[in-house]
Amino acid sequence: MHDKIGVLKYFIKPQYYDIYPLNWNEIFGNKRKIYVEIGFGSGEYMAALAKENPDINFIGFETSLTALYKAQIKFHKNNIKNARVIQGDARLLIRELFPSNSISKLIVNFPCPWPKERHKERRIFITSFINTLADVLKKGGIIELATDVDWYAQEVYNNFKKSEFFEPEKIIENFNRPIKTKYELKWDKEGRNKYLFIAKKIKHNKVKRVLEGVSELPHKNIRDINIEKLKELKDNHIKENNLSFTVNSIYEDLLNDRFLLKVVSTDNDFMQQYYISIYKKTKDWLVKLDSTTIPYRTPAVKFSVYKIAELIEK
Ligand SMILES: C[S@@+](CC[C@H](N)C(=O)[O-])C[C@H]1O[C@@H](n2cnc3c(N)ncnc32)[C@H](O)[C@@H]1O
Repeated sequence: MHDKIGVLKYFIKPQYYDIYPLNWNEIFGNKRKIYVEIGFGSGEYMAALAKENPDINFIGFETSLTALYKAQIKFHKNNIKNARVIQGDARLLIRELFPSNSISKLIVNFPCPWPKERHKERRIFITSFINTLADVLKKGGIIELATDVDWYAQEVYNNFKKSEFFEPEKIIENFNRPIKTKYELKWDKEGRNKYLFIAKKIKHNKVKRVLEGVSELPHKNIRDINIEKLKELKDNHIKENNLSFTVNSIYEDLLNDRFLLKVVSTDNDFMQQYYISIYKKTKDWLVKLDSTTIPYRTPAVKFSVYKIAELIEK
């Protein structure tokens, strides 16, 4: 990726770190409090807040690369120093990247409510994420959700009400905040109702993280490989306890004694896609994570490298 205009300084690739959760004081070079925004869209809300509050560090999560790019350009144009962005599903990454009691406020503006029953696991405030928030938020930390969907505001209220870790404070109808998001302006124009839900953390919870501590790059040397066994791996779903992986494709470069395997692995709810390369060195063969796509080195990723090495060794 080129960075002619210097926006990449805002972009954090947590996969390239090797100690989790991340050390945010080191990343920002200070110990200021942390606000997180999920699904910042074009980033106007985070950019305006960050500009107004240089004493607060902001971290935004987005799944969309376009959104990430637009936000970074806004930060750059406004000479913002106290904001960073991360790509991926915030519900999983917030659990892995933040230590306990580290976030002062979580903001979610106008998320898709995923109205269909079969999509409801895609909604942001599902029970597992509320439990994560009860770990990573500071005691007294605040959740702020803005939505134009009345049943969704009520559902989120009920979910927090059920949780022993939070006190849902209120739903404010047709609130008026000084900064408006792109979706908010759109809904205001259409005259839609808006709801602002606020909750406070009152009790701590400890969740189990998939990545914790130091994470090395998995690799294994083997004497020789059995090519038939390697080819049999394709479309095989290999599972041990809560770790599993599937080899989706195998690319071979026999001239250079090299194979590239496209793998999808899951650790409970954490799914990732990456490549494992297998190639001949002077004497033996090396099975390792390919450096073109660095995944989070979760137990399932390590399991896939070591299990493949075991299964193809001659
Ligand atoms: C409806 S848009 C709202 C954008 C912006 N907040 C606004 O109010 O204009 C929702 C955004 O959330 C992002 N998103 C949805 N689920 C997410 C998740 N689990 N983690 C991070 N971002 C997510 C989407 O990519 C999308 O840009």
